Amino acid sequence: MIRFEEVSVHYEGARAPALTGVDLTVPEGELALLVGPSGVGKSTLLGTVSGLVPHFTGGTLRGRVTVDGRDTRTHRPRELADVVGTVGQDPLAHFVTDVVEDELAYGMESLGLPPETMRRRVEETLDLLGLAELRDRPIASLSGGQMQRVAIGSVLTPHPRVLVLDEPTSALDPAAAEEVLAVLQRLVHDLGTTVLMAEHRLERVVHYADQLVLLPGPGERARSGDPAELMAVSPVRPPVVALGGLAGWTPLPLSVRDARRRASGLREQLADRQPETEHPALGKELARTDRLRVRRGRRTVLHELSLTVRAGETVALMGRNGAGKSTLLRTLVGGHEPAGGTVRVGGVEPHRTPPGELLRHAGLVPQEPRDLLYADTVAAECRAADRDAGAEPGSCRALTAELLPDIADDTHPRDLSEGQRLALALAIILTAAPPLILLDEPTRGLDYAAKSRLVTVLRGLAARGHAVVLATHDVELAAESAGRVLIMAQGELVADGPTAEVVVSSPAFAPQIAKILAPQRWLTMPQVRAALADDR
Ligand SMILES: Nc1ncnc2c1ncn2[C@@H]1O[C@H](COP(=O)(O)OP(=O)(O)OP(=O)(O)O)[C@@H](O)[C@H]1O
Ligand SMILES: Nc1ncnc2c1ncn2[C@@H]1O[C@H](COP(=O)(O)OP(=O)(O)OP(=O)(O)O)[C@@H](O)[C@H]1O
Repeated sequence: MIRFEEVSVHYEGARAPALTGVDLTVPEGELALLVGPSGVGKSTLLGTVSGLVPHFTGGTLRGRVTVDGRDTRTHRPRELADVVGTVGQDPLAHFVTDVVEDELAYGMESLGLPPETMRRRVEETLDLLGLAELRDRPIASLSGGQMQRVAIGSVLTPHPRVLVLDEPTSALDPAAAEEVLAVLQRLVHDLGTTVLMAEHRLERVVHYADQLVLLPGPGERARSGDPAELMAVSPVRPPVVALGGLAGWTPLPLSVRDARRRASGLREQLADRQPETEHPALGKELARTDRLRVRRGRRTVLHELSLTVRAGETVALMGRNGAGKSTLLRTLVGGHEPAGGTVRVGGVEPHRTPPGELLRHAGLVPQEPRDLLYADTVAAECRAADRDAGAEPGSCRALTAELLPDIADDTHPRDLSEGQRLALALAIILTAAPPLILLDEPTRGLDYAAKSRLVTVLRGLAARGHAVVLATHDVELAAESAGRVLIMAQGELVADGPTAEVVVSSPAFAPQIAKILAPQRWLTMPQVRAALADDR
């Protein structure tokens, strides 16, 4: 259904091609999963299927990509729209209408489907993606995850024969991600839809894949094949695969269920050990809300929320899409005025404090990192960040490179890959290093290695007396980085406690290692690795 013949892409002005020597086939009715490190060219490869590369991005495409026999270089994206549905990494870039329901119908309208069919499919999709309550809402008023659901829904309604999805679950809560993947699998199995999908959170998707396409590193040839076999050589691996590798299981397990069946020996080996948990010494109070109430539009989205964050702690803020996580973080940096109750950050009221002064107390990396970037090049962005923070020249650049190597100085931030752009935004706030560091979903586009380097940087900051609050759906990141987890539901706090206590008991928020080794209380690969190393 999709065929690549010796495909390479070279963006204008770039030193090296973004993609080289891709030669592979995705047969009809298969789900192919595209994996590889941040910035390796996954979005570029997907773009060649929908025709966005090179028609909209510029650059030179060599070789040939065909979808259902149509050459994507001679067919413009519009001429492929009846076959290919695409969701990119940025849902905002995708929307053509203003209201949820209209957006779901738009693709079908442009293909001229009969009104009854359109009506039925809109209703189906609203239910399938949990959007029924939001049908009349302006898209601009949705949370990040709600937007991502609308973007996915709008490509499903025309029933395209090929779906091209770039990190489609990056903003979804764990339950929503499972639901979306189950829907995709049903399309593949029942309708013979062909899916090509890039994703970093392999723990969510790898067990759904019929075929894995691996881009191992910049300039290296793509490989494709059986998921378990390719995982053995892949530089990116979910915890379940990493655990299987450590324990020497073959074939490697891809799902928690596979791994649980094999884990009894490992459980015995670990039985008389305890995970090492750090108990950071907590310092002074850096932020406090007291019965905080925040309204957006006509809705109250935070209710009577009381919370204290102290120096030295790392807190993960979790909860369903639309629970109010981003609203809480933005309120802490003065983005929303409370409708009731109080909020204090470093002793000041954020909404009454000028931004420059507030940055001495708290800084936020927003869910859309682009909102933080203004300059024309990575280098200029970093120089400005050093200057604003009064930091040693070169600090921001060094931090960027520490999170993700191989980012070119002269690239325009707009042209960075998703993970590269996030690394830059993180580096800017981490350079300023205010006492309270707030990160909203800080892993989109980041590979496992980059995430674990981020965790190391955050640990260092917490040890030096900063506090970190991260809103995230990434249960693996929460388990690795946070000592305390807060769970929000409908604008209220419903759980607050040490990470192990809060997440282990929850089917939605437990990381893979916890599920595999339960009832033992291991959470992460580093913990298990350390315990086994002690044995030797
Ligand atoms: N329009 C463009 N012009 C110049 N360079 C670009 C452009 N788009 C992407 N690049 C570069 O091409 C490389 C591959 O980017 P791409 O977005 O395909 O990576 P990716 O594997 O999807 O990354 P991520 O996992 O972070 O989403 C990156 O180094 C990026 O900076
Ligand atoms: N202008 C508005 N009018 C009405 N409702 C709004 C408006 N802006 C946001 N909301 C709603 O407020 C709720 C909280 O949104 P918020 O972005 O804080 O959620 P979140 O927990 O960060 O979600 P996600 O996990 O999807 O990012 C959502 O239900 C959202 O639809």
